Amino acid sequence: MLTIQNLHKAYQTHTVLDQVSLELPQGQVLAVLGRSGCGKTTLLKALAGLLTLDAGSINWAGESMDAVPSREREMVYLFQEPLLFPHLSVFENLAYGLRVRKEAEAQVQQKVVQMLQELELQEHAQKKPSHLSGGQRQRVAFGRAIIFLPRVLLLDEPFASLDAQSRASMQRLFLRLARKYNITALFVTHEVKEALLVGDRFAYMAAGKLQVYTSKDAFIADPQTGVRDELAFWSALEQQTTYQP
Ligand SMILES: Nc1ncnc2c1ncn2[C@@H]1O[C@H](COP(=O)(O)OP(=O)(O)OP(=O)(O)O)[C@@H](O)[C@H]1O
Repeated sequence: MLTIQNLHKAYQTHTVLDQVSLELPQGQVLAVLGRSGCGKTTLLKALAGLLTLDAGSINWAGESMDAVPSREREMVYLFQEPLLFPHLSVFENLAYGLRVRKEAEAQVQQKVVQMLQELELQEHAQKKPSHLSGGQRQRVAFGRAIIFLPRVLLLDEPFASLDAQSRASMQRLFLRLARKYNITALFVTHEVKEALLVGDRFAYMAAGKLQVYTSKDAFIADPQTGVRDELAFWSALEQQTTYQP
């Protein structure tokens, strides 16, 4: 269980995280919907240990993460733009985290080959990142983040730069692998449909405050999320465009 209590962060007089609390059971995905500038990235970076908080605590399985440095925290932040090692092949990018952890070579080989299959990137294993498409690069970054089974995966608009088709295929891939590897994740998105698709639980962030809902229905029903309006819009559009002979 990930337990976050009363996180607070301000830049001068500007409060960016305002008493943020949540509990997320292991293996669940929390979809966090919010507009630009509401503090979503700050929340994820705080969890990853990439910035210092003014107050609050972060616990994993009852253990405090507050004094644990970022590289030992195993709460991995996945950037919107995939950050890969440009001089390493896809295979070596995937193997990197396992090699740092000094896993036996046979295990590294076996895990990377399996991950290449999961990502459908077998034929690209020896390519450098610059020879991949944006969607393929994002898949490598995703695979590299989950291959060593981090405690929590922190996804910051991970598919925002992809075209609609690649985005849909990444969403399906994320859902399949999240279930298979029992991934605990915070998935931040601007997109209502994406939030509904990937989340087991739902939250809405505005002006540094995080509202966590007790159910999907409660998330949809809250007018501030804009979910109901957007669903109504798509439904109206569908009715308008339905072909009637
Ligand atoms: N280092 C910093 N110094 C001062 N203000 C900052 C700093 N980092 C972020 N902010 C401010 O904090 C607020 C929240 O930023 P954050 O990056 O968390 O937003 P966000 O919700 O992720 O937005 P977006 O969706 O546009 O990425 C913004 O108003 C931003 O300008």
